[in-house]
Amino acid sequence: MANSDRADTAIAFVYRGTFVHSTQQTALQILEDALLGVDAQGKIAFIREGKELEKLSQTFGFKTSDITQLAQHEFFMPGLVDTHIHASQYSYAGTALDMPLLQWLNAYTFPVESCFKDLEFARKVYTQIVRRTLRNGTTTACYFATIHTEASLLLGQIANDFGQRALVGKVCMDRNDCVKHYKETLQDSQDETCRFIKELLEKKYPLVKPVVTPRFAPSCTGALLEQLGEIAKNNNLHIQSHISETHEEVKLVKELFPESESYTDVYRKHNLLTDKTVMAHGCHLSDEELALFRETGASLSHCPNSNFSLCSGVLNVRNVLKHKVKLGLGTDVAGGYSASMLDAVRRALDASKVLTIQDPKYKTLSFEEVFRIATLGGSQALSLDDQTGNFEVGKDFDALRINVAAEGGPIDLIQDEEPKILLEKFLNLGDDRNIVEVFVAGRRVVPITE
Ligand SMILES: Nc1nc2[nH]cnc2c(=O)[nH]1
Ligand SMILES: [Zn+2]
Repeated sequence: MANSDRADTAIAFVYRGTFVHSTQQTALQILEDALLGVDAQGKIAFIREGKELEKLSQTFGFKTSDITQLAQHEFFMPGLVDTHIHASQYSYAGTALDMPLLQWLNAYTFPVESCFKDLEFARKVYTQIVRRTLRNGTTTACYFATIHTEASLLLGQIANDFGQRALVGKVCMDRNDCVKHYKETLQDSQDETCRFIKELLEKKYPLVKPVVTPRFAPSCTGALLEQLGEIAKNNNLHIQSHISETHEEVKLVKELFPESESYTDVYRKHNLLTDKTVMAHGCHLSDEELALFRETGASLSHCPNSNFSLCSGVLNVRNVLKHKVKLGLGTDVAGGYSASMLDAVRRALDASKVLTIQDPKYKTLSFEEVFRIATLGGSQALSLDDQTGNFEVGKDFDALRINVAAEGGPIDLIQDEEPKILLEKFLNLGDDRNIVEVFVAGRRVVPITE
């Protein structure tokens, strides 16, 4: 037995078949006829070759008859990590995509988000988004809620109840000239953020944590940004916001924060760039700003559907990777119209192809690279890669059981295909009908029972 195996706890279940995942070294590692055991704590106890069955069953004390064998056209992949999604915008997903960002926020977003004062409305929307994302394979979601503390706590409770791993942010904003009733005072924003953090942590949900969430620099005064930087530091918390999504927004930030050298500098000055920070978009960041991300360990969430839908820009992912900035994928519902991370994968490939069309020397991202960004990359972007992101021994078992030939599904398999082709077909053509089981920390959360 290798040192990396963990024989100290009882095995809850074992699967045998094909496993695909990413590692630091390779974007796509394929393990055929592998055995993966999950312990009673939901952690991966071993992942070994099928031929080691006898030895493994003795070491770990499980019966070989208890193993579940995957079919030929099935495989396991790590759960998808949505590094940026507005749970509160799900009610109008698929509509309202006819304006640029700043007008879109005023016309659609702020009026809808202000409705989350109503807890019953919040319960309805939040239950639907958690169910929908889980069924589509999002095992980890980094959520924006709204400015309302009670509704934001409810989102945390719903994620916990359905078994999704989640970072939940009560939105902070003390500046809003257009929809005047949808903002907080500086004092309220600070007090309610502290209350939100305290009450969410007191619930002791194993997989749900608070994230400090200034909406974006134009919605916040410098004083609020400073307070939020303090709060995050004092409680060692995650931070999320938006950055450099559109040219118009970058110009506005220059006007609002004339003393800062760049948009990134605004967040850095207020201690909001840390190795637990994830910033959405970053389409128009300079190389100097990317260097600041790299230095501080802050990450980016690439949200291509949103960037196309609101005509915001096209992120140069190669340049982000060249700067060694951590990068995940996000749906950015409802700027992005789809809550499915499979859509985010496809739009990321399209965005990369747009750059190649503009400059044929631009090296298009491969599906393997985007697969890594959607799984391991996302877990790194959220600084959760010690717990999730791939099938390393000791990590939680966050996984999707994929049946490429699912009855009534969207994919026709004409012949037997190798695992790499099965993954490529699933990423490009698959949907929730192909995701037959979803596990988070070893618990089966899809099919949803009830
Ligand atoms: N896409 C998007 N960008 C933002 N910037 C500030 N708020 C938002 C939001 O809700 N969606
Ligand atoms: Zn967003």
